[in-house]
Amino acid sequence: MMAFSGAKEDGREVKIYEYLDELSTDLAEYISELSEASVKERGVFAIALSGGSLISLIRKLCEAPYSKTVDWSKWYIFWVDERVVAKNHADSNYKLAKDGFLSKVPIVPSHVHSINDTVSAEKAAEDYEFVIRQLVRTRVISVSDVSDCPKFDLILLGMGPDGHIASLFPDHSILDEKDEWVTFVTDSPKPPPERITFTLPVINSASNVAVVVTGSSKAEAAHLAIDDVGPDVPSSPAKMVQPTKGKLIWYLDKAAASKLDCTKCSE
Ligand SMILES: O=C1O[C@H](COP(=O)(O)O)[C@@H](O)[C@H](O)[C@H]1O
Repeated sequence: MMAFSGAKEDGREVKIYEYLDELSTDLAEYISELSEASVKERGVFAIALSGGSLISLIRKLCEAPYSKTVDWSKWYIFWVDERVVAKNHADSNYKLAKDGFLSKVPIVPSHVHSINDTVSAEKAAEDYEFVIRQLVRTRVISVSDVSDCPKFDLILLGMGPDGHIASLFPDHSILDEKDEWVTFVTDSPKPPPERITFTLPVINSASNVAVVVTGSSKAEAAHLAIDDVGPDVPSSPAKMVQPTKGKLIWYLDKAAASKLDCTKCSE
């Protein structure tokens, strides 16, 4: 049973689960419902994945009923962030998703848009933005109503214990990036150092964003990102996830939610 589900005053939803299995089941249901709605409305579903713990948490999508009911042929896959390593490297977010998810469902190989792993981080970011621009032009990816940004149907994020999302780390200058859709870092505090990442304007232009967070090591970062903690606190990239028009849902297990001030949520 879900331990808690509530909405904050600004419309964000926070869902807290006693067991990881329930979280995974609900997450699979949520993703399949969004996929169905998007395919109905636009004929396609453009989803951007993160790496890390998220991939094992979407594992239920590979099982019945979703393995059969989801219209996989309409899915287009992107990465919110990627480490600039070879696709078969243990640190590759592509490899993680391929092994744990993509190889288990019938997604069309040409719909899987991973980065160019043979060039520098700067060039990989530039190339990836170019690919996304082409797909915005053909409306495989929708476009924001309020800017020229791509509007992904769903962006799935994880969060690190330091509050980083995608490869946007606390106090890093790329948190201020307003013009680029995809940018790069060569000094990531979490290895490997070279990465590409969607920028905040792209993340915040999505129709739907889900931040999926588990484990007690992330409890403090979840509290800083979700609760109203005032200005004098450490920088939190996760708190900067504020979709302009889209919907934001936090999926947490009890350990990650253990420091939340849930009295400010209405059930
Ligand atoms: O380095 C990364 O970390 C975050 C968080 O990972 P997690 O294992 O703590 O969930 C992840 O979302 C991101 O995609 C990845 O590149």
